Amino acid sequence: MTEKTFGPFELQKAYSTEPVPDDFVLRRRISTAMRTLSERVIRAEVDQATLQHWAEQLEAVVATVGEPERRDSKQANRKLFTGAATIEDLYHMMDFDPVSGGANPIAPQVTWVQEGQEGVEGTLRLGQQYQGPPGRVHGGVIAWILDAVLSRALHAAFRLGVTGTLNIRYLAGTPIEDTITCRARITGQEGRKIFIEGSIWHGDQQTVHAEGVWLTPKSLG
Ligand SMILES: CCCCCCCCCCCC(=O)SCCNC(=O)CCNC(=O)[C@H](O)C(C)(C)COP(=O)(O)OP(=O)(O)OC[C@H]1O[C@@H](n2cnc3c(N)ncnc32)[C@H](O)[C@@H]1OP(=O)(O)O
Repeated sequence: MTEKTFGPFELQKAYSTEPVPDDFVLRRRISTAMRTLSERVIRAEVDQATLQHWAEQLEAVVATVGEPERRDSKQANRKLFTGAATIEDLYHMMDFDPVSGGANPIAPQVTWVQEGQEGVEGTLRLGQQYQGPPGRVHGGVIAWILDAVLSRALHAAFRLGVTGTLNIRYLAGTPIEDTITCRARITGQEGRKIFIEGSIWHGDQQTVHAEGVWLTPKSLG
């Protein structure tokens, strides 16, 4: 049987509906364990001997992994634009995303509840490792997440671009260790410039407002 292949407009649907490739099932398990560990180790109140034991165990895992060869992600990108990307290629493009990729251990994991031309909405929970002021998410982490959420609104509308400018207004503290909601939508376009706005909410309270300009590459605009 010939392997199914995908182009740019099938990317998001295939990524959310096709079975997860076997190696990504394992990569996701590794990433989940690493994320859980990061959260639990921060501020853990344990004695010196326990810390020594953990340090040695983790150093042994790092030594086992070594410095493996890495796949060139540009190749998967090129295949996508000719409609020749396999599901494995799509996972290599999407699953290492630093904000919502399941196979990236530093990605906080946004659960997308809505994605379409009219905008996107996702939920997430940020642990201790993302704390800035006590009990609140670090402002830089908020900027990082909103950059990804506003970019997602661009992709959900089948457009491509890079962040040119991102302005953020912090309206109230955003809590760690609780569910928060992020939203974004395209508000306008002038030539290659696409205007996008977004927000973060804790329940009914808006804690952050963001607006920015994304630039479609000259080659596509
Ligand atoms: C498929 C799935 C894969 C999956 C891939 C997943 C990707 C996720 C991406 C997440 C988002 C990112 O992190 S993106 C990474 C962070 N961003 C970057 O690295 C971008 C770095 N900056 C650049 O490359 C460049 O400066 C650009 C592309 C932004 C602009 O360069 P340019 O295209 O040459 O722009 P230029 O011709 O001078 O100007 C065109 C018009 O835009 C305006 N303009 C120019 N720069 C800016 C700017 N920074 N902010 C606002 N507006 C600007 C000008 O005033 C002008 O307006 P007028 O006179 O026409 O009115």
